[in-house]
Amino acid sequence: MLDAEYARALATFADEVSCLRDWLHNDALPLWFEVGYDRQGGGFFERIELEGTPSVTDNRRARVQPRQIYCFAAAGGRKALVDWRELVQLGFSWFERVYRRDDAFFGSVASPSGEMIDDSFDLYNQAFALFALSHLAVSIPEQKALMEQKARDLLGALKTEYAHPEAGFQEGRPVKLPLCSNPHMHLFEACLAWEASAADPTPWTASADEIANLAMTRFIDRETGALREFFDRDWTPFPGDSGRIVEPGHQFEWAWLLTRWGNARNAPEAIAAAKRLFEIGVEHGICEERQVVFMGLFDDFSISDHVARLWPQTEWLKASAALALISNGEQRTYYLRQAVRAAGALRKFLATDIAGLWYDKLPPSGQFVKEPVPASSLYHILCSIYEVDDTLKQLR
Ligand SMILES: O=P(O)(O)OC[C@H]1O[C@@H](O)[C@@H](O)[C@@H](O)[C@@H]1O
Repeated sequence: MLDAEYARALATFADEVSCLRDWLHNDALPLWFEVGYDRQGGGFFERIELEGTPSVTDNRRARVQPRQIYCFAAAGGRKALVDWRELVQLGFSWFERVYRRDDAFFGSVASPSGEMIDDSFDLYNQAFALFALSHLAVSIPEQKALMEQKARDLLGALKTEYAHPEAGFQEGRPVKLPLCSNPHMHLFEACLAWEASAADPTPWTASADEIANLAMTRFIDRETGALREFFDRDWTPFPGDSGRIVEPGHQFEWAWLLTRWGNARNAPEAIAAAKRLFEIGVEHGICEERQVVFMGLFDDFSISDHVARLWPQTEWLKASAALALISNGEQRTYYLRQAVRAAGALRKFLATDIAGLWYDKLPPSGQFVKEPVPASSLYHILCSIYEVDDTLKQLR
């Protein structure tokens, strides 16, 4: 009986994966390759209009450039694109030229013509620079040593100038509050990517371990198992409502990362924490009516924000797949069914008139907001599709 149920869940999962992969390779990547890069002035566009033309007047956030570099490098590495090398190299030169400050760090926002208009330090943007460097190193082997050196220099500078006395990193100098879990999540992701590819993985392993432990001892509430967003200077929850915010999308995203880390380190406490985060996401973070993950909860699991954005659906999908892979029996069937639900939620957002684009926000009304399509989500979508594609190969 169980075998039959498992076989059914696996077959449905396989259908979802193939549908998402086709969308990515046949619709999204060709469109974003063609329209998503500013071939005259340089740099990736921040958004594309729902009609399929670039939204040329948007300012460009630093996080978007490395995210797009990752997407085209990862897709190129899988042979889903032909002329991707030139694009990622152009994109990376533009990113370095425009956002690199006089010190080791990257600034935050540039104008469409490539002048930095906000050069402030944001830990989040350094995390994405490290992440893109790791994918450039893997996909362009002749540049690997150079990329590794750049990444080590950036990590070194972060440790020298922004290390928190207990663990993790500050948000600014002088100390800026609240401290945040979110940039640590992306640093964790970058450290795991480097750990897998660096000639010398030592500093990346050490930083990944530090962040995983910080998450399990400070970001996650001991009583409820929920992961918070904002903290005081000693990593206790930030006073007031902001210290009570728990994002379902981040419960899933951390569940995905802690599962990978816990599996690699043989750390059952990390897997248990990941399963609890996942459970919170599923039990409290999914809207019954819309069948999508919404944005916000408080720490008593009451809802703080009903709007559903696209990206938490991809995190639900990634966490389901990662947990399916490390589970057996009924549990594996359960996580595969969750993956199927998550894929269905994601596909709702992809049902635009022009295939290859997406809607970003689904309010409680159930009608998508019609607005230009944020490039920043491609990283979430592509990563989730490659994760489930790899999971399927391993399960078969
Ligand atoms: O808001 P954009 O830039 O689309 O990013 C989407 C989201 O990515 C997630 O991984 C988190 O870091 C969120 O805090 C962030 O909002």
